Amino acid sequence: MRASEADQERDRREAREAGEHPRKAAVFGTGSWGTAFAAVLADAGCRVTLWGRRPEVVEAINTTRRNPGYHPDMELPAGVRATTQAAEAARDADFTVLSVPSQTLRANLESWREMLHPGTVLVSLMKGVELGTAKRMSEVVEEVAGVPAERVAVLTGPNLAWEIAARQPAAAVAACADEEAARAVQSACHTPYFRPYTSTDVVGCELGGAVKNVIALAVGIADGMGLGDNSKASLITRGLAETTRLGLAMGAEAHTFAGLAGMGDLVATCSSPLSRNHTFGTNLGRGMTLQETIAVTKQTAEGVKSCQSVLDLARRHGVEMPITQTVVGIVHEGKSPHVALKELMSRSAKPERA
Ligand SMILES: NC(=O)c1ccc[n+]([C@@H]2O[C@H](COP(=O)([O-])OP(=O)(O)OC[C@H]3O[C@@H](n4cnc5c(N)ncnc54)[C@H](O)[C@@H]3O)[C@@H](O)[C@H]2O)c1
Ligand SMILES: O=P(O)(O)OC[C@H](O)CO
Repeated sequence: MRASEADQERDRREAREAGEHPRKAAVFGTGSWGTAFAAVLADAGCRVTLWGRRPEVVEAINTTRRNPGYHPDMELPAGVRATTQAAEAARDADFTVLSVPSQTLRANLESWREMLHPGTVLVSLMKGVELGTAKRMSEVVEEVAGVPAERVAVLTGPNLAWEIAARQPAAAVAACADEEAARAVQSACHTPYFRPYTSTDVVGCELGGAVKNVIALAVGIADGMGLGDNSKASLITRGLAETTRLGLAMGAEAHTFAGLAGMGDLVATCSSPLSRNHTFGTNLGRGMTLQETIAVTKQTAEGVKSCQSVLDLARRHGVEMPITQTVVGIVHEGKSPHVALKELMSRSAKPERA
């Protein structure tokens, strides 16, 4: 047993001996990340109830300990059970973890809000920005659930669900305006393979997660067009520059973008064939139409919709985001990747700065 495992086992034993109950987490969403993160929480010692809308998925999880559609090879720990009943999932939950597609959060949470356990910390795993309102997920949570920012946390970072499900080592950030709540989330999901840090920069952490999906679409498009590593590195670096520019205009801290929620997640997503956003972009770059690409995409690629709300945010804050604008042009305005690339490269020359 490694030192940290031994420490954690000792903490759990001491908690049991002190008569403390294991923490309870409700995870809403039995997709790729909701399922993998439920396993992380259980591995960290939480009792976990997963809410899923599809009875056959819930049934499979409870009877086979597997989620065949998303993680056929991962056996879920005994501490995870599933239900289709939101009230049952939410009951007594110290942590209420939200992992549905960003654009569905508002409607879902409206139907769950009466069931939330008083005092629960709501944790968003989502990496999108709401269309129309341009609100970040934590803002939607505060508004719909009617809870203060001090009880809304965000968990983000370079966390491709399949790698986490295989218990490969990774780090993350648990961010909340209230440092103590961030530490509680950190402790609830800290395992020998999953190492969360804390932050109070919720704005920066959420923007890092949402905008990297847009940049991953751009990098995927470049890959699909057959472009090489110089092009990719340029998109990643200038993508981080425009993310940071937006973040600073919105009150985020610069160092967040150099950390796990910024650079870390950007690099993982832009370089991995496991990334749905990267793959979506690659298909577009290879010449598939938007409709063809949507048809072959079985999971949520948040950047496809959120590129529009990120651009909306950029305009509201008077920030230039040329890569995001290019992605919106290709994905939503029918611009050919070749024309869009030419336009991106022919922008006026300027000094390098964030
Ligand atoms: N998969 C990853 O590697 C990963 C890692 C970190 C963060 N995230 C983020 O987590 C969030 C969830 O992603 P995911 O990978 O689990 O997506 P997914 O597509 O794998 O799963 C989405 C889940 O939501 C359900 N769903 C779809 N529409 C719904 C609706 N209208 N109401 C209720 N449920 C609905 C689906 O049935 C599925 O269970 C996204 O914001 C994503 O950016 C994903
Ligand atoms: O598969 P993607 O593109 O949604 O990316 C997954 C995670 O956000 C990586 O951290």
